[in-house]
Amino acid sequence: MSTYDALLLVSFGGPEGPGDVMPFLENVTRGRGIPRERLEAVGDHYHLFGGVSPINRQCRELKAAIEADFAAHGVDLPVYWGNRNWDPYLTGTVRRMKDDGIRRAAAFVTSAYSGYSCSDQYVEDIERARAEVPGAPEIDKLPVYCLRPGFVDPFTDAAREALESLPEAARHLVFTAHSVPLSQAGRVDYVAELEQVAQRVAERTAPGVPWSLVYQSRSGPPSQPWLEPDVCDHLEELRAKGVTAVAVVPIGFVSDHMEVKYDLDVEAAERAAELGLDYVRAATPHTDPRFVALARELLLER
Ligand SMILES: CC1=C(CCC(=O)O)c2cc3nc(cc4[nH]c(cc5[nH]c(cc1n2)c(C)c5CCC(=O)O)c(CCC(=O)O)c4C)C(CCC(=O)O)=C3C
Ligand SMILES: [Fe+2]
Repeated sequence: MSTYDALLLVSFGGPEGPGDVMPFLENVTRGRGIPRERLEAVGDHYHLFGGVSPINRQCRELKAAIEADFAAHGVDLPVYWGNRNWDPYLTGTVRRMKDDGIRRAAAFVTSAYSGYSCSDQYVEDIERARAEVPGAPEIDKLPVYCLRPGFVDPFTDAAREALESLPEAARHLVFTAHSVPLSQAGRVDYVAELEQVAQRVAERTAPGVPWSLVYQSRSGPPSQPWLEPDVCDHLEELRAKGVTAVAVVPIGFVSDHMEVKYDLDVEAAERAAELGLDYVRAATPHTDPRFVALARELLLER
């Protein structure tokens, strides 16, 4: 049996000031054919929050929570953190791990699902970083964890809490996840997993309350088909069908990333207000102890 001598937390990365916004967006979209107007619109979302993405602070908090969980359970391993698209970049972190004598690390990724954007692209970027560091440690991505209780249970509690804050009549649960191009590798698995998570959360939260799975944060040119329906279009449809209150549950995200803070809390909330829908957004797992413990559980299972 082989053992790990470190945990590597791997995330997306995000800007930490106005000057970071454009270089960050260029890092993310290099070679991906995202229209310039879309980049500028997304830049504006970040500028609305002072050019600071919430994601890096959330990673620092998650890292500290994992370290505390390790200490409380006698797991004596260092925890490192590296991002795909912004400082601290994976390459620098991998170099530091090597300098510290790390030989083999398990990677816990802040994305719960299968598919290219959620999983394979993270592995590619880890491997690219390793290739830049002679003598880099081996790094194994821990398995996809979207169906684990540590991920599903915090969403179940959050969905119940959100639903309970709404008037009982004509309520609807709306699960959302990041859209991806229909042509994306692994898209079928991604959708199948989302459907299972939505189903599980819905049946445990409120059997009988109608629910749907929709998508958000579409990027790419209009000519390219992406997963639909879009959350804002769906709100309109629900209103037309007589729904008066929605609880939006962002099962596609582990914490309140910019897609949640802007695309849901600003854009979708405004759309709901225009439509006269009661709107509430459920919390994401972030540092819920059950979610934090997943990193340890997945590592010890290997
Ligand atoms: C499935 C998925 C997740 C969930 C899994 C996961 O969590 O990884 C996710 C997460 C995230 N995406 C993020 C940011 C961005 N994603 C973009 C663009 C894209 N995302 C895509 C998919 C996903 N993205 C795709 C198919 C594109 C098109 C370009 C390409 O094919 O790669 C762009 C470019 C501008 C735009 O067009 O939106 C930005 C700025 C941030 C950071 C947010 C913050 O700062 O808090 C996070 C967590
Ligand atoms: Fe994205």
